Amino acid sequence: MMRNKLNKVYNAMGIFKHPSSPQTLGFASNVRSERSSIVRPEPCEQKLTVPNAEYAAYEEWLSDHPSALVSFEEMMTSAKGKKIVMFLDYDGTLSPIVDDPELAFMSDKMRSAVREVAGCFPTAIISGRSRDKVHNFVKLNEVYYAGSHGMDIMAPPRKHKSGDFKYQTPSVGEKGNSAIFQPAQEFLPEIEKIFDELEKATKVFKGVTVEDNRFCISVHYRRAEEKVHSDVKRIVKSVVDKHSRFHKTEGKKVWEVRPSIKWNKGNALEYLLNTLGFDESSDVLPIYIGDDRTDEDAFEVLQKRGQGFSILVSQKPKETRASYSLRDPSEVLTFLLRLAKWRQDS
Ligand SMILES: O=P(O)(O)OC[C@H]1O[C@H](O[C@H]2O[C@H](CO)[C@@H](O)[C@H](O)[C@H]2O)[C@H](O)[C@@H](O)[C@@H]1O
Repeated sequence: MMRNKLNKVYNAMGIFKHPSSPQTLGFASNVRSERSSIVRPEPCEQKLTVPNAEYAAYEEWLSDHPSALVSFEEMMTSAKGKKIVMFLDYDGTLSPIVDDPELAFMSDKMRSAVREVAGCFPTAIISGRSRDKVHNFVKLNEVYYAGSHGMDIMAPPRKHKSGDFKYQTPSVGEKGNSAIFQPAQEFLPEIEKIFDELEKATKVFKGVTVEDNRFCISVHYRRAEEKVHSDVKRIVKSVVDKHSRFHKTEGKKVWEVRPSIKWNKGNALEYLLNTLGFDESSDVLPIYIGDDRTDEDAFEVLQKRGQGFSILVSQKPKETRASYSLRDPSEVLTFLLRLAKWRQDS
């Protein structure tokens, strides 16, 4: 039974037989993978050796976080009659993780899949990047954007309910049909100072770059030699320690410096649902797809609301609040296309 289920998973991954013994699997990669040597399945060309134990652990994890491709029909059965709202993370979800953050482009196929989905359901992209930067990568006007981990949201104008959001300071967007919500505005001058300090303090490390994400800052060390990683951490800590209103969090080979306000991707998800008029709706079905620790805040919100589907993008077992999983952006693409087709056919 379990084996059949897994074979379905491996089929969806492009691996046609369940790997039951130490294997050489035939799939090739042209995409660097964050966590594993197992990468996006593509036509068989190159051989990769996959240790058995890794698969055993992944198999076990899959039984708790089943593939959203394998579970698609089941998920859609429970989505019938509900209003789907789609939330997507950017890096590692819509674009593969690459060495240079400036080159994390999204494929045209992915862009057109997101466009399709956005034509069917309200769709938002919630990213750690600045809102402008993620918009430049995605290049779609039909989706909502929440940059800086949700601290910079462009959304439909909000129906006010006084007191429900502490940081509510929306202003009308350029075209009057959208509102900008920036709960960390007051931190901007200090963020700019910290950015300069971080650039100065890390310039001794070859391969370390500091990225301006407007309301937060990323210090990337993916391209730095491993032996300096702990020094980078120490230096970032020493800078952040001087600014009591800020803290650092860890992402994928990145330290993120953020204002210490209670606002994260989970709050952004709720804010967007509310602005879309779904605050008290019992028939809304939010779907959130993300790959990183910061996405866990959004998964937690869905868990607490007891609504929607949370999907973690991961090639390895990982502790998560997400209910479902997808292995990589190529599976995210398949899922989005199936979702749009499901809506068009129904
Ligand atoms: O919330 P996200 O959209 O997932 O943003 C999180 C961080 O993503 C980017 O960094 C990550 O992706 C880069 C490109 O693939 C990679 O080089 C880096 O190592 C990853 O950490 C982005 O550059 C960061 O600013 C975001 O905070």
